[in-house]
Amino acid sequence: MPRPAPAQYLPLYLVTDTALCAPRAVADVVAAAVAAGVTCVQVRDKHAGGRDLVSLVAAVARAAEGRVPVLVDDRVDVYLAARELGARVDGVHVGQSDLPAGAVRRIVGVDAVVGLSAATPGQVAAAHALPAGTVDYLGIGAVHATATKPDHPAPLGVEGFATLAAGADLPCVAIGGITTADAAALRAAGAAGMAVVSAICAAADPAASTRDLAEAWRAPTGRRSR
Ligand SMILES: Cc1ncc(COP(=O)(O)OP(=O)(O)O)c(N)n1
Ligand SMILES: Cc1nc(C(=O)O)sc1CCOP(=O)(O)O
Ligand SMILES: [Mg+2]
Repeated sequence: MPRPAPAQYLPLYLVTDTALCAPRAVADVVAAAVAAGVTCVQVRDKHAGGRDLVSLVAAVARAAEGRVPVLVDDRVDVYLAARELGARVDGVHVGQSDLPAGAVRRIVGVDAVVGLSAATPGQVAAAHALPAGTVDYLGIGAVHATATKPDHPAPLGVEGFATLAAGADLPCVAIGGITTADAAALRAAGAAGMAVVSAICAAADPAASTRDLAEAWRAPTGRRSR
């Protein structure tokens, strides 16, 4: 199946965190969030071993029921293994210290989604220098400081995000401390979407938080994102 258009899946992008979901199962949080309006799910667990991560990805894919793309953070091998086991997984998100995006594209093939993190003008320029179709979208952050990723890049603020997004030909999803309060400014800054972890995973009611985020994102602004 050809890969989906970023405009469809970037608007409200959930990145999972197993510890923040606990004591709930990640798959249960994902099921609630998908039903309430997230447009993409990335499975991110820095503590799981390969075998457990494949199981987690398969459980999340079952919970997503093919309604939104399911991506794997960092682990191209886990993406391949999950697919080999029949899980409906759609791609990977890699960062600047993960496998190079060009190699990732060659490994996963043309039908997979490949997302890449960028936090500086140089990283955005390097993404543009890749052959067309290597990367589908950029994850730009950290917009705000966040305890979810203690090693996050220096906070950009919405203004810094806007500067990077303005220089990017690829669609950009904002990440790092994002809440409903950021939605309008991020849309005005040219974001194609917002990626959240704690705003949904740590919420007392993940479905309600998802609905609030989706509503905030849809609220009209003066500018349309790509
Ligand atoms: C959508 C999105 N954007 C950025 C990141 C960060 O990826 P990375 O820089 O590889 O850092 P880790 O998430 O691996 O700690 C992301 N995961 N998703
Ligand atoms: C996974 C991730 N990447 C970031 C980056 O800046 O690249 S910040 C981040 C964590 C975002 O979590 P929360 O929504 O809870 O702040
Ligand atoms: Mg990474």
